[in-house]
Amino acid sequence: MPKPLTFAVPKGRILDEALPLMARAGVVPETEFHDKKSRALSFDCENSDMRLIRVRAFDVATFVAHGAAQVGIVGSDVVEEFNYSDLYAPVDLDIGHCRLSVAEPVGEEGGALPSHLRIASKYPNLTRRHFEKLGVQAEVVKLNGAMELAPSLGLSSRIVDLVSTGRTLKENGLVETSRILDISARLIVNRAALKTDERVGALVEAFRALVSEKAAA
Ligand SMILES: Nc1ncnc2c1ncn2[C@@H]1O[C@H](COP(=O)(O)OP(=O)(O)OP(=O)(O)O)[C@@H](O)[C@H]1O
Ligand SMILES: O=P(O)(O)OC[C@H]1O[C@H](OP(=O)(O)OP(=O)(O)O)[C@H](O)[C@@H]1O
Repeated sequence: MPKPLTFAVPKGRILDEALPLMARAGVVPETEFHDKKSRALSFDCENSDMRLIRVRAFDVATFVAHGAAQVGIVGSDVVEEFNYSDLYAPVDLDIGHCRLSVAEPVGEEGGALPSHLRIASKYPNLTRRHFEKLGVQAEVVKLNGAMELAPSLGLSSRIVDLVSTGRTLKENGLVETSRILDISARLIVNRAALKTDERVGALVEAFRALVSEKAAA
């Protein structure tokens, strides 16, 4: 018996959109996966030698890059932030759309860029890379959520965060001033596993076919 294939998925919002797609690719977790009270993190899949692990979004990329999981689903924001050489993102799943943007307090936008800025973000690498291109040295204060509080409390002058409807920015007195990256969820695989395990290639083809079907419909 080959070792079960491990498929990593994020806990939160991408999952709702990903599950129907996964089901059409034959990846269906056991019913306990849907039990909100369950504390299990690893789940068998119906009719297959696959298991699903449910981890934080950033950790999906880490598990797959290190080969601890062979396959995963994660936002392209996470793929770009880490830029792991052992991680390959062959399929854009056309779900989980949002953008990574710079935001500033309303009324303070539009001034000339200084040579140094303090910015709160969950994405230190993407933030530094973006501001480097503008000739600005970005000092990033790493936060894991509620970034929107940072400017009003004097922690940073701007934030770099995910924006979807724009409601969170608006309700916290911020305005989007530039867009760094358009984001969607990707199927990701470990490069070595893709070369050595034909089940990984078969999954890539299954998801690719589903996405092209949807695009043609
Ligand atoms: N409005 C949005 N806000 C945040 N993320 C979004 C939004 N729309 C889509 N996404 C995508 O969802 C991903 C977050 O996924 P998800 O919420 O499933 O992860 P999580 O494990 O709950 O995250 P966390 O580690 O922050 O708790 C982001 O990386 C991004 O690609
Ligand atoms: O433009 P909007 O539609 O308002 O969405 C953007 C918000 O959603 C995300 O947070 P999330 O809800 O994932 O919570 P988090 O702070 O725990 O990351 C993101 O960090 C923003 O705060």
